[in-house]
Amino acid sequence: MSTAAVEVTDLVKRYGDTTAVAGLSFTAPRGAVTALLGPNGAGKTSTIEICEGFRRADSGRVRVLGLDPAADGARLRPRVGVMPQSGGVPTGARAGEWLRLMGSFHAHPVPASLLLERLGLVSAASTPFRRMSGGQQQRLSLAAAVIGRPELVFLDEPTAGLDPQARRATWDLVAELRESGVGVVLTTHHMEEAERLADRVVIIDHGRVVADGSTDELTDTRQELRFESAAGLDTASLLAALPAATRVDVHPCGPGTGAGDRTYVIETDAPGGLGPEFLATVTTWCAANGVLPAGLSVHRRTLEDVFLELTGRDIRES
Ligand SMILES: Nc1ncnc2c1ncn2[C@@H]1O[C@H](COP(=O)(O)OP(=O)(O)OP(=O)(O)O)[C@@H](O)[C@H]1O
Repeated sequence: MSTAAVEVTDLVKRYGDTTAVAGLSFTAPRGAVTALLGPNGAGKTSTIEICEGFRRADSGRVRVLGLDPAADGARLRPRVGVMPQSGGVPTGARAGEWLRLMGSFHAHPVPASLLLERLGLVSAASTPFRRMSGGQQQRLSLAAAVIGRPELVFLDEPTAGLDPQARRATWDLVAELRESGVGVVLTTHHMEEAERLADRVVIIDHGRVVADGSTDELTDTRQELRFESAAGLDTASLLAALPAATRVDVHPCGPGTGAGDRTYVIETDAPGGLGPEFLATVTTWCAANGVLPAGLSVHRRTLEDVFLELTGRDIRES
């Protein structure tokens, strides 16, 4: 028996002239949370829908719990829960009825009443899907995905549009699924969510995997030094003061700090790395150049830093 919950190898999916998935490979383990991250249009939903058996691949190999979702749908359906991005619930369906119906397709469903309570849907139990708030619709779709006690769940942007309370309830549920040995494959645009939940992160761009590993592996142990200041600092002179193999990146920073409108990010591969001497060189250079390095800090890169580095800062039009 394959140990992976999902194995995708060289997957290709085209829509007319658009190649949405361009030779994508990744593995999602059982009993773990795998997060697929990527900018809009990267190919996440296409990939997940092929794994769910909702779409056909043009080429490549997909195995879900060791089976081919294109051919073994009937065997997979009782074992796999799906929360589609579109909700997947008929507009007239009422929450309670819908969950009971979904539960009736499974041998040992979670009681619908328990899920309604757990996900804050008791007061909406008799409301038709189209009249529910966006957050209620999301939660009902999540409840329907897990009611059959699946071995594996696919959650496509499970917390998009949820308020902080509902997001936390969703995170708790995902953590519990994982604790009980369920494999979870989710997509998200929230890096904090991926950092918090995922054992494994797969970053996708233009239909290909550009990074794959645990959050720790992706953010590695490399640190960076940041400070805020006005635009136009002489970074060439700063670099000249620092050891070779050092880089300075300059990004616009958020409003309201009063410190200037640029964040300066310094990384180094020099032996000794970002140690006390390196820091002293930076502050000495700042003093000599009349620069107050506001918010000067040494910190580890976040998943968002890595994500933006790999996928760029430009807005995607798709
Ligand atoms: N049914 C379709 N017909 C034509 N093009 C499609 C179809 N579905 C997706 N695409 C295109 O395929 C590409 C990948 O889309 P996909 O939805 O898989 O990306 P995504 O990473 O899930 O994006 P998002 O984060 O915005 O949900 C996009 O360019 C999209 O416009």
